[in-house]
Amino acid sequence: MNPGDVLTQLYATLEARKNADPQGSYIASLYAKGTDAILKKVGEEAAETIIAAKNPESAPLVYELADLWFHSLVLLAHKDLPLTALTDELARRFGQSGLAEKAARSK
Ligand SMILES: N=c1c2ncn([C@@H]3O[C@H](COP(=O)(O)OP(=O)(O)OP(=O)(O)O)[C@@H](O)[C@H]3O)c2ncn1[C@@H]1O[C@H](COP(=O)(O)O)[C@@H](O)[C@H]1O
Repeated sequence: MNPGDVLTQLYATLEARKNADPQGSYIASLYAKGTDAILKKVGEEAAETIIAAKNPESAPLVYELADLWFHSLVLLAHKDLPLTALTDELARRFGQSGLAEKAARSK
């Protein structure tokens, strides 16, 4: 499946789960718990990604990165931001020098 299609389809599911029963959906249960619970999952998955990256096998890293991306997208959706808020920001950076971006942030 095309990477863009995967993200678009997953994000449509994340939006649809805003009207779902928390008893029947992990995503809806996270929304119901609120922002702090989602932030906790993002933090946990980031830590698990760091640990997995130290493993010589690639599968654990891919698995944990998928969890991290998933929970980051849950956060974006919970904040009522469209997926394009994220992709537009990444696209804006195309063609820019990474060092120039770094310098602009330190002002
Ligand atoms: N891509 C995912 C996805 N990736 C990870 N996860 C869940 O994220 C959680 C990861 O947390 P952990 O690794 O800490 O595992 P855990 O111990 O079960 O988590 P906790 O209960 O402790 O929070 C697991 O429960 C995973 O099932 C996901 N849950 C859902 N999706 C997608 O969302 C769709 C709809 O999900 P639901 O609405 O929740 O059924 C699914 O069909 C998938 O396409």
